[in-house]
Amino acid sequence: MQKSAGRILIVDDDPGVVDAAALFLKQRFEFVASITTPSVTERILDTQPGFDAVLLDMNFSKGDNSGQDGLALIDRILNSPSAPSIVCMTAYGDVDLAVKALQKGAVDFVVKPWDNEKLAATMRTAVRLKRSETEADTYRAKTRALSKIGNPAQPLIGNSTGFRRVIELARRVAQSDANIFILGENGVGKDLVAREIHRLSSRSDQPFVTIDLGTIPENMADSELFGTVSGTKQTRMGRIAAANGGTLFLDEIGNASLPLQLKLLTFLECGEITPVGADRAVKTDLRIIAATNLDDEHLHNSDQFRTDLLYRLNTIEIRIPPLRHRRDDIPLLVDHFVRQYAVKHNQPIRTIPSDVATALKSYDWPGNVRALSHAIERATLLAAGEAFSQSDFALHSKDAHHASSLRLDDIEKTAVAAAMRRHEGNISHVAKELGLTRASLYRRLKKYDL
Ligand SMILES: Nc1ncnc2c1ncn2[C@@H]1O[C@H](COP(=O)(O)OP(=O)(O)OP(=O)(O)O)[C@@H](O)[C@H]1O
Repeated sequence: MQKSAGRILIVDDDPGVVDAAALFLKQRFEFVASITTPSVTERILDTQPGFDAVLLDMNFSKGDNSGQDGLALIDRILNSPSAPSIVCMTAYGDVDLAVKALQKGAVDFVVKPWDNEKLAATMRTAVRLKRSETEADTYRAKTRALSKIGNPAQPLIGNSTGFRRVIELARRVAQSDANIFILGENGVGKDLVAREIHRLSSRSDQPFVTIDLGTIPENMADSELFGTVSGTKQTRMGRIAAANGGTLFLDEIGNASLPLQLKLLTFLECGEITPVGADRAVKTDLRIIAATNLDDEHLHNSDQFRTDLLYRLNTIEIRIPPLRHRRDDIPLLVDHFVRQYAVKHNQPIRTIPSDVATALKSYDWPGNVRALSHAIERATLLAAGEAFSQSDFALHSKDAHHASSLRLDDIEKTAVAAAMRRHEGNISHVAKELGLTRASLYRRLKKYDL
């Protein structure tokens, strides 16, 4: 068998694992080296440059399964100017660690015990990424890696007639390529339903890319959407190109300015993008899902929203009812969030006495499922006994709710402002430190006028 191009370094403190991986990879790649002392990895990479990819185990200290050693090593390896691509090895089921490694900059992961052919294919891609190193390739490889994990943490909860209708429609249209328009108040689950449609579509192994149109600054819209090129080199990949082959989710489309609406309309009509600085248009192949919280009155007001754009987007319309119109979902959602936050915050799973259940079910939930989820997280942290009490939720006391959200707002504003100062306004660094997406950081900067 002809060997593939590529120089690979295997790093694992377990000699058995190293031997097995090295034995196999040596038959497939032109050069394979291995070490069982992870602490010397950087020295090896400095003194023997030219490695294309590192296959890195994530847990080095005996008895430690947190992966902290591996995550720290990823940072250090990627700091070097000619850093190789990193593929990490995680234990079966350790989805969180794989996600963290990808967020740190690993390009893919393999699960131990691995399938040899899949390992070879993964390492070939890692080598190719190091050698081509275009942002688009790296992005797409990561999205594919993440999509292998699926979306286990985000089940769609609800059994009311209204919600079942939504899910049935979403499932029915998922396989088609029709444009879909999702309508509903804030927090009803539009993003979740859009992801479910993508997951069930034939594009599920391709990227799902969100553009939050409410947060793109006007002067950056072109490069953010279409990318920029300088000469023959791509200097920034646009979001539309990043989604190519997959699904583009145009979130908060009702907040797009009229000039931005026109740009989107032109793109939707011809299916092509011309990056800033380019002299030729590039064809795209995408499924479009758009969402808005605007009501019909605003949406059909042509001073606010272009009618021609609306007709382009709403081939299929999915309306998600507010939670107060599908109260039967509330007990199921409560049960789900109580368990989820108990695990997250290391708390007991508290029971819900019937008076509390009734109060939660009859509350109107103006912020819908998101507000219900936040209320339960707060109650999980505040509750003292083995059962929740009504006072843990402060439902009908508008003042109490207002006061606590004001306090939370203060804390959030201070944290964002401090991080902006620390990173001298570098959005990517601030978003990373605060664990936010760039879009949610922009939203907060706007909200707090920072
Ligand atoms: N049916 C559901 N089952 C489980 N979780 C849900 C459901 N609906 C919404 N959620 C959760 O509620 C939160 C808000 O949902 P999502 O972001 O999808 O709403 P949205 O309508 O897109 O909100 P916005 O308009 O503010 O962007 C998320 O954390 C989501 O996981």
